[in-house]
Amino acid sequence: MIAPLPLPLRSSQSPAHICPYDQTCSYLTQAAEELQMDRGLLAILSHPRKVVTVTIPVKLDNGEIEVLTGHRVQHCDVLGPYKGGTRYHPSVTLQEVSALAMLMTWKCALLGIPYGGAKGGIAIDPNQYSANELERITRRYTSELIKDIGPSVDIPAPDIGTSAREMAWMMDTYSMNVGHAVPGVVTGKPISIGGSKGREMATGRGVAIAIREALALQGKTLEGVRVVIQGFGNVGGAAAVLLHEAGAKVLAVSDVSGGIYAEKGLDIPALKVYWAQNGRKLAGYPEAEAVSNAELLTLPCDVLIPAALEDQITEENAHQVQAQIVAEAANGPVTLAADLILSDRGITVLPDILTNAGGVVVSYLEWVQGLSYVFWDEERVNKEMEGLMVHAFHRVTEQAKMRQVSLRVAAYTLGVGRVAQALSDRGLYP
Ligand SMILES: NC(=O)C1=CN([C@@H]2O[C@H](COP(=O)(O)OP(=O)(O)OC[C@H]3O[C@@H](n4cnc5c(N)ncnc54)[C@H](OP(=O)(O)O)[C@@H]3O)[C@@H](O)[C@H]2O)C=CC1
Ligand SMILES: O=C(O)CCC(=O)C(=O)O
Repeated sequence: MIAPLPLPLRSSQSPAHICPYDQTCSYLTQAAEELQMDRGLLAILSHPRKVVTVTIPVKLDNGEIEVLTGHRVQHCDVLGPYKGGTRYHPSVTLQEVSALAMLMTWKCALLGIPYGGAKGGIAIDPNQYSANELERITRRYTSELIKDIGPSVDIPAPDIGTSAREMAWMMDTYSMNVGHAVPGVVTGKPISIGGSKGREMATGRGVAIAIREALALQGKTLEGVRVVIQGFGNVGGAAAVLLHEAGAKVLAVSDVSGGIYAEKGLDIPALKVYWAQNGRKLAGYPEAEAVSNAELLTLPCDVLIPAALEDQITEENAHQVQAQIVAEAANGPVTLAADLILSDRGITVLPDILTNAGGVVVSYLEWVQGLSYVFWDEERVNKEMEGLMVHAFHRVTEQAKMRQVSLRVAAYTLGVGRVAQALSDRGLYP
């Protein structure tokens, strides 16, 4: 099911078509080499600690029964409770969820927040189900995981295809099962039940901060910078709004059906209104021309932001990317092969575990507020998140310089190094 310890991949080998889990393990192996880590320790970190697969029988609105499969993979809890999103998307597999769980471990460690890494998911297209069906699916999935989640065990959050609504159902189901309200079992929940101000925009805000810091290193600001964004959901939509507000020119955005492009820049506030009134779809927006998702990735721009799925920039299209910076707002949008091509072409890749960490940072702040029963205003939440993001960004760039490695390997080295140190200090490994 999960591959054993992977071989380190080198640019001389063909890393095409390598699965997401092996891809993540490959970066782990590179970090382990940088850290001269013991092979036994690497073997421990290459495997998830716990893999849970559950069967979710659901009665559909038409009375038929459908049986779904859900997963929750807990990679490592050495630094604290497992933490990570819950994805509803047809592409969900155990292997994908395992890769995403491992990414969460390095992301939390890199940002210095006291969590381990986990991820969950169900292979469904949520658009094909009614809200009532989704509620039944979410509640059954949560009930099946009842012994594996909890505010000091494993804390789910939104990811692709889920939002505050699903988190509220999860929180309610967990609370009913244990007999009292437990808001801390999930983050990204509605503010009315203990959610944090700023969480909805947090991942996009963090993406904008990472890009701003990267531009600053080149002596530039966001003013007038040409941006292209794949995905207009929780992350891509928020990044578009915030980058537009900061003076960047958002040339193109997309959803699953394709993209829209305006050379002079899109009026993002007007587009947001259109999108909301158009069933949360971009198609047909009058002030722009249609482009495919494939075309969008190769448009001329300064910053390309893949904010949808993994494996979007591959060895097939990496040569055509026309940006100076690729900011990975999604998890794993650039394949291993593409990463090498972009690097050879001198394109800066801001790695996912740094770039999209604003979401989990504000999830952590939400959890802290909930545990202390004190809730902050949005300004404070944003300021705390920005502080952690900027600090992590500069640690990564300094590490890259010191070790003469890519920003990704530097980020992994910092995250993996922190987990390895904790493992060793806890005596879990001699
Ligand atoms: N939510 C969060 O806080 C965090 C999310 N992430 C990562 O960010 C990425 C996006 O997540 P999020 O914004 O929450 O998810 P959403 O479900 O809110 O949005 C996903 C967006 O991607 C679009 N999309 C889906 N499939 C495709 C496709 N094949 N090609 C192009 N676009 C597509 C969707 O279009 P449509 O609406 O038409 O389906 C939608 O616009 C994921 O990789 C996630 O893991 C990372 C950190 C935190
Ligand atoms: O907010 C969280 O806890 C998790 C966010 C997430 O799933 C991610 O960063 O990929």
